[in-house]
Amino acid sequence: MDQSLPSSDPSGAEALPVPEPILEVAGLSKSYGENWAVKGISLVLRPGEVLGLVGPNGAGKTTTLRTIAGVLPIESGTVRIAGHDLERDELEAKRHLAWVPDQPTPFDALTVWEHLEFTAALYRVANWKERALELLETFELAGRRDALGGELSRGMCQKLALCTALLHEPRLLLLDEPLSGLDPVGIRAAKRAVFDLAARGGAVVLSSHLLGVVQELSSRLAIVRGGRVLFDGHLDDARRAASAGADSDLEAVFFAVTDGAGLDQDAAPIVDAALAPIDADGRPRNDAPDDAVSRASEVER
Ligand SMILES: Nc1ncnc2c1ncn2[C@@H]1O[C@H](COP(=O)(O)OP(=O)(O)OP(=O)(O)O)[C@@H](O)[C@H]1O
Repeated sequence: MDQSLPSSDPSGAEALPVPEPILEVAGLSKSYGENWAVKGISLVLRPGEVLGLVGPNGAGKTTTLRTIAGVLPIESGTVRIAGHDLERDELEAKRHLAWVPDQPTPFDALTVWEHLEFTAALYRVANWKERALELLETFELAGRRDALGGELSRGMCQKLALCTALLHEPRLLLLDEPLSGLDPVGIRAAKRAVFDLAARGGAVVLSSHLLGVVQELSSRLAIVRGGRVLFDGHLDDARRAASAGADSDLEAVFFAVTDGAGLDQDAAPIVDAALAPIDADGRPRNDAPDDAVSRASEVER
C-alpha cells in the first residue's frame, strides 16, 4: 500500500461522504508552571489517516500525545476519540486508544506474557492468546515470553509496548518515536502494523524526528513549533506553502517551514491555525497565552 503523502485532489470528482473523525483535538493547551508547552493545538484525524507529527526539540509533540493519551490531564481544550469525549467519557474514549511512549517502561516483576495477559484483561480482549502469540512472533519476542520486564533491552521494551498496544486492535494508535530503538525486524513489523491499522480504518499519529520514516508512513503532516501547529496538510501542499520544489523531500520542507522562511498563506491549508485555549463552553480562557486569546477575541469580534 502506498501511503506516501498524496496531494489533495481538487479535480471536481463527486465527493464521497466524509467519514466520522477518529480523533478530534480542539484548542488543546498545556502549561508547565509559567511555560506553555502546547498553545491551542487543533487536529482532526479520520479513518485510514496516518498523521506525521514533526517539529524541533521542545515543540510540544510529546506533551500533545501524552494529553491525547490521557496520561496528562487536559488543561484546556477538548479531545474526542471515536466520538467519545476524553474527559466526560474517559473509559469509552480510552477503549479505542493505544499509546506507545518514546521510552516504554514495562513492569519489572511481570513477564512478557503477563504484560499481554494484563492488557487483555484491562481491555477485555476475548481469545487474546492466539493474537498475543502472533504479535510476539512478529516482533521476535516469542523466545522471551517468560522474561521479566526488568530483564528486557531498550528495543525489546519498545517491541513489547507495540505488542500490548496492538493487542486490543485500537482505532487510534499514538506512537512517539516508535522506531528509534528497534532492530530491522522490529522496524519492519512496526511499519506494517501502521499500514495494517490504517488499511483497516484505524488512524495513527506518528511523532518522529526520522523524517524519512514519517514521509514513508504518513498520509498527512502536522508541523509544530513552540506549541503551535505551523502547518497541517499533505506534503504537496506543504511544498507549495513553503515555496519548495515539487521534488523536495520532507526534510527540505521541514527546514523551510520551521526556519520561518515564510509560508505562502494562501497555499497552506492551515498555517498557525492554533485556536485559543478554550473552556468547556468554548470560550477563550483568560489564563491562556496572551496572543492566542487576542487572536480568538479578534475572531469573536
Ligand atoms: N515535565 C516537564 N516539566 C516542565 N517542562 C516540561 C516538562 N515536559 C516538557 N516540558 C517543556 O514543554 C515543552 C514541550 O516539550 P515536549 O517534550 O512536549 O516537546 P517535544 O516536541 O516532544 O520535544 P522532543 O522532540 O525533544 O522530544 C518544552 O519546552 C519542554 O521543556
